[in-house]
Amino acid sequence: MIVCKFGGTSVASAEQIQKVANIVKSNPARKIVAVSAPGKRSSDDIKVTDLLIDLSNAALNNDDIEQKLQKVVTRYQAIADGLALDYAICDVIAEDLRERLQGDKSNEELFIDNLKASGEDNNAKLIAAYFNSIDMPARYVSPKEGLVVNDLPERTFALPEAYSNLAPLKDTKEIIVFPGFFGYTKAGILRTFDRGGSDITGSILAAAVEAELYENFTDVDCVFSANPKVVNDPVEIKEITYREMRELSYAGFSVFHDEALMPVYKIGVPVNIKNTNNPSAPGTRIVPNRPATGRPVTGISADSGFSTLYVSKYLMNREVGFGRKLLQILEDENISYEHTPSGLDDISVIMRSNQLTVENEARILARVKNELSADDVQMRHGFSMIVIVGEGMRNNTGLAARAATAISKTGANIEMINQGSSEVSLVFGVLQEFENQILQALYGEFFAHVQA
Ligand SMILES: Nc1ncnc2c1ncn2[C@@H]1O[C@H](COP(=O)(O)OP(=O)(O)O)[C@@H](O)[C@H]1O
Ligand SMILES: N[C@@H](CC(=O)OP(=O)(O)O)C(=O)O
Repeated sequence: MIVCKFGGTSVASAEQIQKVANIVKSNPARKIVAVSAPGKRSSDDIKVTDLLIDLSNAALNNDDIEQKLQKVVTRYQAIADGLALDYAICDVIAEDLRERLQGDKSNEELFIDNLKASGEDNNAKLIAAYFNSIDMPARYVSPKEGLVVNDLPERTFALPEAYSNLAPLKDTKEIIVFPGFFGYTKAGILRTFDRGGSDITGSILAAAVEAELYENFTDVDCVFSANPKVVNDPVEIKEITYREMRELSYAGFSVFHDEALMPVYKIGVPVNIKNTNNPSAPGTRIVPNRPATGRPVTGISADSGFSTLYVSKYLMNREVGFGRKLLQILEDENISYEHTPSGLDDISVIMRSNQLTVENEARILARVKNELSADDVQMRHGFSMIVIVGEGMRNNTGLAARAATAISKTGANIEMINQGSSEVSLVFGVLQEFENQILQALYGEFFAHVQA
């Protein structure tokens, strides 16, 4: 059995959904289909998920919602129209949205989650109806039927029992259409995964039914060795290990969500990233091991939106428990961190800036200064992480020097270097404004002479 996930761009219009149907039909092993909400039809389009976030914020602010609601319904109308489906399906969707808008607003996050998730939920119902209308027996299955997730306040993840709950889906006769992006807590409360989280749903399903393959359909032929929007004509990656993909998708390889790797990795289900617009292309396979390519670097990614908490204190290295106390202050603010490069008398803690607010930042700075008696404490924003990844890097000396030289030629200062303990990655912290330039320079350094 194959589990396939079709991303937002693959289900953005009637024409795209027809391609999805053809792909599913062309291989009878494709029995479980996880779908996203309709995504962008062109670069200046707006994803339905973003329309829904806008709608829920308007509802929370008691603004007029009618126009925003119509924008969402119109997207489905265009799809239903193009697929020759009964228009009544759009009335059902409008009704569903109104019901969600009447929901409990006491917890804003859960209110927004409930609306956001309607994007995938209604699309899955619509796609199942379409499959049935063209003689592809299909059944919409709700995440209520087993995709149990944890409670607030932690970020959403599937509980272990989700896998056993969903395992019986492997006996399905019809094609199952399953909405991506959300699950339900044991108490029946809907929670969404992070943005891009339909990849996670597909991965959970693939692990639950112990699929022979998890196919992740998107709008590019494969995973490229660098973001194709920044680097011109990057080298295609035919095979990549789970470890390499994990490091790359952590920082900028938005083509596959980093949290989607763990479920399939644990069971050893291979992943194939493929293009809905060109399904005969072999795509990229994510596998446990791959033969050496003779090239140390597999890919280079870059992501912005990082902040650094810099702390210095003379003789910090002799102070037992300093690091623990520092990280405890962040934990008290429910903040996770990414890297902690340190020297004898100073340490930097690098975190995603979207976790910081004016208020929690002020509290952190005051506590570090007062409770840890630090000599200097600063929070600095506007950093990017550039990550160079490759299984072959372990056996390659001089790679860091080559990377640092390439970066220095752009005029950028390296604010931080971290050689990942996994030894398959090398991370550079730089000022955000240099990100694209550095990515291009590093790509030139490590891939310029590689045949595509
Ligand atoms: N290294 C990379 N290889 C391929 N695509 C990448 C890479 N880095 C970023 N991307 C972007 O990821 C996009 C696909 O991911 P996403 O937008 O989440 O698709 P979907 O709508 O299928 O979920 C591509 O269109 C591409 O612009
Ligand atoms: N629709 C959700 C979840 C998702 O996975 O979407 P996409 O497949 O378009 O990345 C989002 O926009 O975040």
